[in-house]
Amino acid sequence: MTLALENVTGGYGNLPVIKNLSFEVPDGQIVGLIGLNGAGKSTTIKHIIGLLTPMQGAIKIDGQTLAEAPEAYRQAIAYVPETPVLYPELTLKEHLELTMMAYDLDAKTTWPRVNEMLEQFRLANKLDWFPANFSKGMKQKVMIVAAFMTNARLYIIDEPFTGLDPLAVHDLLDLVALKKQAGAAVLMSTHILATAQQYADQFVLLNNGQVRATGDLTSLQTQFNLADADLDAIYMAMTREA
Ligand SMILES: Nc1ncnc2c1ncn2[C@@H]1O[C@H](COP(=O)(O)OP(=O)(O)OP(=O)(O)O)[C@@H](O)[C@H]1O
Repeated sequence: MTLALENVTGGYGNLPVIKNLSFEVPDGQIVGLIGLNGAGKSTTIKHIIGLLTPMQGAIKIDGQTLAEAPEAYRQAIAYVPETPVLYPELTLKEHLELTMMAYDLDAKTTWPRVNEMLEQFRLANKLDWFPANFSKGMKQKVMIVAAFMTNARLYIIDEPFTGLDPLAVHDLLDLVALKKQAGAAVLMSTHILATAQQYADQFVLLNNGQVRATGDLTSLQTQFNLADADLDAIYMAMTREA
């Protein structure tokens, strides 16, 4: 089991935003984290990557929390944030070298893989440019290349489809599929339900900071008593509940 959330309550200051969350992201599976604006998707991700500490409950990767095994926990995760985080004074090449250092990657064997991805995302001729000045989609691509060069066991991608052009979405989904085939776990938060339905093996539906339902599409159809419904119809049904 790669990632497990066990009764996690957390938020900012003393105010709980996510309440008693439990779900798992197994090896070799893509899990879609689905919810309305403000449902708590980004807050959940911030707890998983260790930017926030749970008030209650535990988050474990391979059975260990961040506090129990900080280095192993951090190295297991590659994260693509919703808003790209880039250093204004570093070139694209320097950003990629920094990631290699952070993940203890061997530069000689990693660069060929990185160059392939840079070609794919049409960034290969921009190694000496400063990504802080790139367009939003190009910045996102830098974060994707940095995340997918690693040998992480768990990929966390926050709203991957909103700033990317259709070609880049396609390329990203290809990368995700390769990591999944190699046995990695993937957690993807998104509003693009048709794509989520097509690619995710399981879903976690968040509503007001709580898990409303988890499972594959068939299981959600049963839980919402909506035979043959697509994810969009199930999502709409959830929004009408509260
Ligand atoms: N830094 C913060 N300080 C205090 N409250 C915050 C902070 N960030 C988010 N929140 C609150 O936490 C709740 C959940 O927000 P979160 O960003 O996790 O939602 P989300 O599901 O990712 O939404 P979206 O789809 O809009 O990105 C919201 O009520 C929001 O106001």
